[in-house]
Amino acid sequence: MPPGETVPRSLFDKLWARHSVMEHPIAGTLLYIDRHLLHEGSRNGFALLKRKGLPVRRPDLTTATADHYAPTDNRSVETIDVRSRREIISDLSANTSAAGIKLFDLAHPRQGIVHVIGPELGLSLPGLTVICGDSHTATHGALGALAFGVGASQVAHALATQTLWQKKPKQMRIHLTGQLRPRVAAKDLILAIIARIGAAGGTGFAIEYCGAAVEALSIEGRLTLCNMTIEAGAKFGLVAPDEKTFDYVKGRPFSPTGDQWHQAVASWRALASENDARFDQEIEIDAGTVEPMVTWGTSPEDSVSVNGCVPDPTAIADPSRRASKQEALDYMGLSAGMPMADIRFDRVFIGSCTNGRIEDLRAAAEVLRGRRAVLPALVVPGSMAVREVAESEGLDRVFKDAGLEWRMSGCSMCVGMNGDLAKAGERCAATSNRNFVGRQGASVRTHLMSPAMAAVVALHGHAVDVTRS
Ligand SMILES: CC(C)[C@H](C(=O)O)[C@@H](O)C(=O)O
Ligand code: SF4
Repeated sequence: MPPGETVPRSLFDKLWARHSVMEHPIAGTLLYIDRHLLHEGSRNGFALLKRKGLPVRRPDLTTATADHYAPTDNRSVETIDVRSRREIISDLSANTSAAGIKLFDLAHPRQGIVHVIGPELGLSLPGLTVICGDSHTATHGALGALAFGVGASQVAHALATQTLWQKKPKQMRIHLTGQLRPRVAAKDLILAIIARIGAAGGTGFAIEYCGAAVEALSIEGRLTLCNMTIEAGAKFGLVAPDEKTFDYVKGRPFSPTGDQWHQAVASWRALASENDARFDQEIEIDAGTVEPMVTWGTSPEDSVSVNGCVPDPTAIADPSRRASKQEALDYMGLSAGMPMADIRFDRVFIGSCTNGRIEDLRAAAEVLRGRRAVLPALVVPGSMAVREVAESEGLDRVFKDAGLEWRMSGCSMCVGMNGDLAKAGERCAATSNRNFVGRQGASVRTHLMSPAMAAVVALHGHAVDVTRS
C-alpha cells in the first residue's frame, strides 16, 4: 500500500479501534466498555467480585433490570411462591444497591427485558460498546453499537475494570437486497438467513447486515435481526447507524442532548463501512423472496416457509447430521413431508427480546382485531414502556377481546425461568428465538415464527400464510 493511504475500514473495524485500550499477543484486545447491562444472571459475577474483595469500578456506566425471573401476572416479589426465584430477584436488588447501580426493578415503570430497555432508554447508543451477561446482547448492534454477550467471569472483570479482553473475530457481510413483502417481518428474514447459513454459519464472525431491505427496516425490525444473530453462531450483529437510527435515539432518557447530541451524531455518521472495506465472507439474499417462516425442529436453523413441508432427513448425506435432524423430528412429533400448515398447536406465546416491541404487538393485534382465538395465548410486552404505549393504542383490548392474556413485561415463556411454561407435551407457537428441547417446559415443542404468524395460529389452531389471510 502506498504511503499515506489507509486500509478501508468496516463499521466493525472502526468500533473496535475506537475502544481498543491495548493489544496483547495472546489475550487479544483490551476493549473499553461504555455500557454494562445486568440482569439476574449477574449474581455469579457479583459473587466472584466479592470473593476477590473488589469494588464495582463504574456503577454509573452499569444498569440492571429484573427480567428472567419477573412474574408477569403481578409485580410483587413477595407473591413469588418459589423461594429460589424470590431470592434471585432479591439478590439483584441487594447487589446493585450495595454497588450504587441503577436497577429497573419490578415496581419501576421502565422495567423490561434488558435487550428491550437498553435501546428504549438510550443506554445503548451508536458507537458504544455494550455488554451483558446474556447471549442475545448482539441485539443492541442494530443501533451501530459494538454489543456482545459475555460469561460470568467476564461480567466480574468488566464490573471491576470497565474493560474486557476480546479477540477480534472475522467479519461477514450479509447484503439483504430487494424489499420484504407486506406482513413478512424481520423475524422471517432472520429465520431465512439462519436456515441458509446454518446455526454455526456465523461462528467466529461479526456479521454486518446491509442493503436496501435493511435500510427499509424500522429500528424495531433491525433489533429483531441482530437479536437472533447468535442463533447463527455469531456473537456480534450490526447495522450501520443512519437517519432512522438518529431519530430513534433522539430524546430518549439517557441519550445525549444539546451540543453533545450534535457532536455525537457527527461522530456516528462517520461509522459506516467504507467502500472497499474487506470482509472475510459476503452473502447476498433477496429479501423479496422471503416467505413467512416457521421452524419444524429443535434448532433455529430448522425453518421453512409456512407454505412448505417438513423436510426429509433421509435426504441429508452426512450421517451425524441426518441422525440429529431425525432426532429433532421425533422430539417434535412430526413426519417428513407433512405440510407445515397441517401442524396442530396447543398454545401461543407472543413476546421476548426478539419480538416483544411495540411494532410486534401492533402486527399481532392487526391480525387479531375483532376476532376470537381458539388457543390459549399469552401476550407479554418486552417492557413496561411498550405495555404503556400498547395500552394507549388500545392493543390490550384487542388481545383481551380475542381471548388472549395480557401480561406485564419480562422474559416469561421464552425460557420459563419465572414459571410461565407450557404444559408437558404441548406444541407452542412462539415469537421468541430458541426452539431448544424443553426450553418452554418438559417435552414442550416450540415452533418459532413472527408475531403476525403467531397471531394467525392463535386464530386457526394451525399456521396459515399471513400474507394471504
Ligand atoms: C439466562 C441467560 C443467561 C440466557 C442467555 O444467555 O441467553 C437467556 O437469556 C436465554 O435466552 O437463554
Ligand atoms: S427474552 Fe428470552 S432470549 Fe431474551 S433475554 Fe430473556 S430469556 Fe433470553
